[in-house]
Amino acid sequence: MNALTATNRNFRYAARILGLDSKLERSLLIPFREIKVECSIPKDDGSLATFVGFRIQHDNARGPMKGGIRYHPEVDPDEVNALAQLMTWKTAVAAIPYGGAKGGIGCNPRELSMSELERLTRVFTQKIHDLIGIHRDVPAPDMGTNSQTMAWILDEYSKFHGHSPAVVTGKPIDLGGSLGREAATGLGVFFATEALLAEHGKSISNMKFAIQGFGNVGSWAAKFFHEHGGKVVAVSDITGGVLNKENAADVKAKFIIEAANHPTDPEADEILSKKGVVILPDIYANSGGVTVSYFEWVQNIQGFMWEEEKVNHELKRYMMSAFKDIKTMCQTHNCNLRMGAFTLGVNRVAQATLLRGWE
Ligand SMILES: NC(=O)C1=CN([C@@H]2O[C@H](COP(=O)(O)OP(=O)(O)OC[C@H]3O[C@@H](n4cnc5c(N)ncnc54)[C@H](OP(=O)(O)O)[C@@H]3O)[C@@H](O)[C@H]2O)C=CC1
Ligand SMILES: O=C(O)CCC(=O)C(=O)O
Repeated sequence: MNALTATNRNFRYAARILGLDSKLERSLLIPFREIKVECSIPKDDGSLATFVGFRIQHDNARGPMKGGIRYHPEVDPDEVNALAQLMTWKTAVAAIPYGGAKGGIGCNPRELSMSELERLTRVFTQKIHDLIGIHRDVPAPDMGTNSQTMAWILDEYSKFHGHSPAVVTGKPIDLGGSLGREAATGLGVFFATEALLAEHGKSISNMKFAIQGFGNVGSWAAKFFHEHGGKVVAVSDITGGVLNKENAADVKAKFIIEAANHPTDPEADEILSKKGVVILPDIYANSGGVTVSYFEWVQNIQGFMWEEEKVNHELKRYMMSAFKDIKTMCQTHNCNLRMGAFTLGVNRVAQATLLRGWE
């Protein structure tokens, strides 16, 4: 099932639980704006290379649209659309004043030099600069992009609009980035896992962790689990799993923490749920990244930098509060954690939309 079909299915299920009006349901599902741009750059050898870039702005009822930009060979409009929609529900679950968006360029960043990546990022920014902005749509890093990518976007955007550090988050500290943003998604995953395990009378200490994906999110999460007594028994990256052969067959997860976006197909979701596996959904589990992005944006607007301790303290507070709100929805609607998170997010966006009206 493709990512968009799966995400729409989860949304519709939540809308049904909430008893949303079918017209409102349709309005919430259709993206606010879909942008597709051609990005041609000269390669280092002088030849021409053309890529397709997307920015899908899903919803802005609760505030400026927010979400990462990914560079990956499999980026396609349906996937970006699904990820943009997930951002709308995620920012609502996290109770931060944003809507949702996501972007991407279909490319393999491993096959491009630094100067080619810079040219590609600048061309993409030239094509979308009028449609993003501090109070409109604020990009951030995602798979295949990082703080350097954000620095190039900031620089290119500022040529058109004047110095604008708050136009992106996840940027280098020297350009107004927030202390703690680099580690934030992994730290949020850690806090989310701690909250879930506590519910089940367990703790991180001595628990075994298998981590799929070992980039920004996976590596920071592994570090925090390890530092708190967790045993990281397996990690995997694009080249496959690193483990020894002896223990591979023994990995039997009782809890799945969705640190990535949309990592579980709805059919797999059902099978795992029937087996009694508890799944902590992406729109909550990895919301630490966008939450600290929000803190970064606030600091840029305030022109005042927070200590890292304050960033991490506030992150923990937001993660704990969202977990409590999700559990309340689970109890109210007698549903699992994914539907608890979806109903929480969708309901907050629906209320904001109704309050704003359509005139
Ligand atoms: N960065 C952030 O703040 C946030 C990220 N996320 C989500 O978390 C996930 C990871 O993002 P992030 O850590 O930033 O990305 P990175 O690019 O830093 O890391 C991605 C990791 O996934 C591996 N990988 C990529 N493609 C494949 C594949 N086809 N099969 C197996 N492994 C693969 C990469 O391997 P290799 O190292 O070999 O390239 C790398 O280990 C994404 O779903 C993203 O949307 C969610 C919230 C915030
Ligand atoms: O930090 C952000 O603004 C967005 C992070 C993101 O893309 C995500 O949560 O999936």
